[in-house]
Amino acid sequence: MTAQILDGKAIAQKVRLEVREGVARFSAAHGRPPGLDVLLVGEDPASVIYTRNKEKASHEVGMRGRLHRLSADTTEEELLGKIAALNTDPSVDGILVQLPLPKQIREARVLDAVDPAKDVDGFHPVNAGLLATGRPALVPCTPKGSMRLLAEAGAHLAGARAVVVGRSNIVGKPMAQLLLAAHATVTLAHSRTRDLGAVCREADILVAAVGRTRLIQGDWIKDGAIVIDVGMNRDDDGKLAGDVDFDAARSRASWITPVPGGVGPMTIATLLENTLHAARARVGDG
Ligand SMILES: Nc1nc(=O)c2c([nH]1)NC[C@@H]1CN(c3ccc(C(=O)N[C@@H](CCC(=O)O)C(=O)O)cc3)C=[N+]21
Ligand SMILES: [Mg+2]
Repeated sequence: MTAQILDGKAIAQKVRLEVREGVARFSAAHGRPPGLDVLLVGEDPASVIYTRNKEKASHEVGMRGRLHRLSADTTEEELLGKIAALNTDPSVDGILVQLPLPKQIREARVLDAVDPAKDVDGFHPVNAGLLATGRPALVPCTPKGSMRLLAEAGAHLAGARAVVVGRSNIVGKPMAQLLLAAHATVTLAHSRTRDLGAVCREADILVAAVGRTRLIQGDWIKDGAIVIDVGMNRDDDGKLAGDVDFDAARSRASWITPVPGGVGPMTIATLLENTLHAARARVGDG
């Protein structure tokens, strides 16, 4: 079997068009566009590019988008003050604090400070808890975008065996929750899992989110499996590589996401979707 490519770039474009229509309707009905505010602390070059892309993407769908750049030596109190101001600003529907944060700032204190109703990353413990109890509100973008990719591939999730490799709060854990809610039988594996290859070979749906270049080998892929590669690793030569050995996996899977051009573009498109969702919910229209 040679897998079909699950084209995240094309599907993300489709999502953006859907969001653009929703934004136009929202703006006409409420006299203002949905607003997304992104906070970036420091000058990390990759983060600067990512946050600029988010700002640009918000404008392309007709939202009000703002990038707030704070110096690398910003204190925790200063950042919390900024978040408090955005929490009370009625023109702000979505707040995203770009991670990672500089070491003088405690991440948990910052994530806890964002109004859960504006938490378009879905990182606030209230949103994580709602997802875990089957009442999803704002759902983390990468897993939600990955679910959309599975839907576009026509995946049958009910009763399927899904293996998620990686247990982060941002990807692995919420991805496991979403697959479980879709009635898959979910295994949440990670870097310490014994005989990871044998666990992966059971997977009808395999989601790789560990952050180790080509950790997932071709012969770990069950014939006909759908493979979602969340990995974004920089190779020695500076090139982007996933967690899956793509060429080897491709000869066994039925569908597979490339890196780049797979999950990454879906993350940004889903952020826009979440911002529209938050805006609707805040005006009592969600
Ligand atoms: N609060 C917060 N929320 C995030 O969602 C968040 C974050 N912090 N910190 C950093 C990570 C990383 N992330 C990416 C999103 C899209 C691409 C993306 O679009 N990638 C493209 C191109 C990548 C390239 O060429 O460099 C692709 O995969 O095709 C990458 C990385 C969001 N993150
Ligand atoms: Mg791990």
